[in-house]
Amino acid sequence: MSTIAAFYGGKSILITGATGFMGKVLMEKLFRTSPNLKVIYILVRPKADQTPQQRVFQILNSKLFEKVKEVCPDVHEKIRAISADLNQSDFAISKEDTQELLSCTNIVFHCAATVRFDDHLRHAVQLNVAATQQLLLMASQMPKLEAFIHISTAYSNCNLKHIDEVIYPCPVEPKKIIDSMEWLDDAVIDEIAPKLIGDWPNAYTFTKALGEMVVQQESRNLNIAIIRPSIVGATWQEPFPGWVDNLNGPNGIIIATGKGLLRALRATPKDVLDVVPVDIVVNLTLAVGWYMAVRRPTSMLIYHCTSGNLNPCNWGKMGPQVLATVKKFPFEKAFRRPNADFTTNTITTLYWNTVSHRAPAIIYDFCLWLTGRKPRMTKLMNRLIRSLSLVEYFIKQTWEWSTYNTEMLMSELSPEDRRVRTALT
Ligand SMILES: CCCCCCCCCCCCCCCCCCCCCCCC(=O)SCCNC(=O)CCNC(=O)[C@H](O)C(C)(C)COP(=O)(O)OP(=O)(O)OC[C@H]1O[C@@H](n2cnc3c(N)ncnc32)[C@H](O)[C@@H]1OP(=O)(O)O
Ligand SMILES: NC(=O)C1=CN([C@@H]2O[C@H](COP(=O)(O)OP(=O)(O)OC[C@H]3O[C@@H](n4cnc5c(N)ncnc54)[C@H](OP(=O)(O)O)[C@@H]3O)[C@@H](O)[C@H]2O)C=CC1
Repeated sequence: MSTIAAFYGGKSILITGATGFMGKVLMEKLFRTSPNLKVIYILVRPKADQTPQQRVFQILNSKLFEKVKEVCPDVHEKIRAISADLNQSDFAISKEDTQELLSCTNIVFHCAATVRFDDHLRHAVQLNVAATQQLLLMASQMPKLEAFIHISTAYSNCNLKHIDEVIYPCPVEPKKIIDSMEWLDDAVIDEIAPKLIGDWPNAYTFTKALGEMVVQQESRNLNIAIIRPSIVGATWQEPFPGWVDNLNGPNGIIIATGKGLLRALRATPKDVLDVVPVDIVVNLTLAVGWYMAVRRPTSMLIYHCTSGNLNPCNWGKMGPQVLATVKKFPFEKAFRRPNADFTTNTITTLYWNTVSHRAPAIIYDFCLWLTGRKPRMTKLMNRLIRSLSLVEYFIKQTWEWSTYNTEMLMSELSPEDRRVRTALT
């Protein structure tokens, strides 16, 4: 049995963001490889008229958890959905649930965040900074806590070209930002946000950087690590290839290509695109939890989960591979047959956006209107073009991330764990 999987046996684990893309894969891996764990607490908010319990039931009955039901038949008894809202200062957790979390938790995985690039700064600060501060305060009151693992992003310092596995100071003190969000109204925040965010591209990456500073400032005597994944894509191997449940990161672009919506993408073929499969990120996350709890490094460690310097893939390779795949495995109800190419400057991008994106959508909607059906393609195409404009910053440039700590950790693993845990090297 894997040393890491054995470590989580008997453990009480708290996962925030467990209903999200990464959180679900983390939870699935834990139940499938450490079925003798004691309990996984997950902070779940009511959503879309579903109670937390209903949401958990839906997740456990999804395709992602099919293998879990075979190896961990009592999974329903081992998962504790705690009603919580990280937008509230006390997370809106009951006193009884808080007491249980504080007295029982051994490991915390903090995945919850708002990952939208167009989120309001107030919301991004509340979730990515203040909630992290609040969770660290809770963690400091957990007598059995062995490790606190914070999930950040490799782009928290995207204003730099070369990023090491260290925490870089932000130009603004996180506590001052948190306090100011409590009394400034939205109009003022909208006015000053660009100045506060500075040379970060959006509120998401800016508040993830602030969140890292809070982790450093509020670490107290906690045994903490930060993991910085780059662009996280669908599963590579576990529990099965190709699982994804949202349109974030690469997923929306690949699906839009397969549906024949995307015909032109501004990218430079020689540029490296740093994408990592979500199961690789989860494997590293569990390895870090084990390492921090068992080896107890004397200081907080940052781990980059990036592929660029270990197993680089550029646009010139990724693009044609994606295109060939979506042609070989056609999507249902495609708008057009998949066919796309790169554009390399603003003029050609504008031209192909008009000729291959906007015009066909307008013509299609006109036909829908003529036949008495509701036009919808123009709205969808405008959303796609807006999404592309928001991710353009991350596509048109490249970064270098050092991976010393991650490679060091890989060298500490048993041969079996190393075989399972990473494909980056
Ligand atoms: C030979 C040449 C071939 C060339 C073509 C081949 C393609 C090759 C592809 C290769 C891989 C691509 C890699 C691309 C890399 C992308 C860079 C990503 C950078 C991430 C860096 C940071 C990573 C992180 O740390 S966090 C990452 C997670 N966050 C994100 O990814 C961004 C989060 N998303 C957002 O911020 C929003 O989605 C936003 C603002 C982009 C759009 O918001 P909006 O309100 O417009 O939409 P949603 O609320 O998301 O959805 C509403 C609605 O629209 C539909 N929809 C949304 N996006 C798409 C889409 N891309 N395509 C189609 N439809 C979309 C969605 O389904 C919703 O529909 P409803 O019916 O309303 O539910
Ligand atoms: N996806 C990617 O490409 C990358 C992600 N990351 C990081 O990984 C982590 C997870 O990202 P990912 O799984 O993609 O994000 P998702 O958006 O899929 O999941 C976010 C999670 O946070 C939870 N959450 C959001 N707001 C609240 C709230 N108010 N109260 C309680 N829970 C809340 C969501 O719950 P709910 O289901 O109720 O909305 C969800 O479980 C984030 O920290 C992100 O920064 C880092 C690099 C790349």
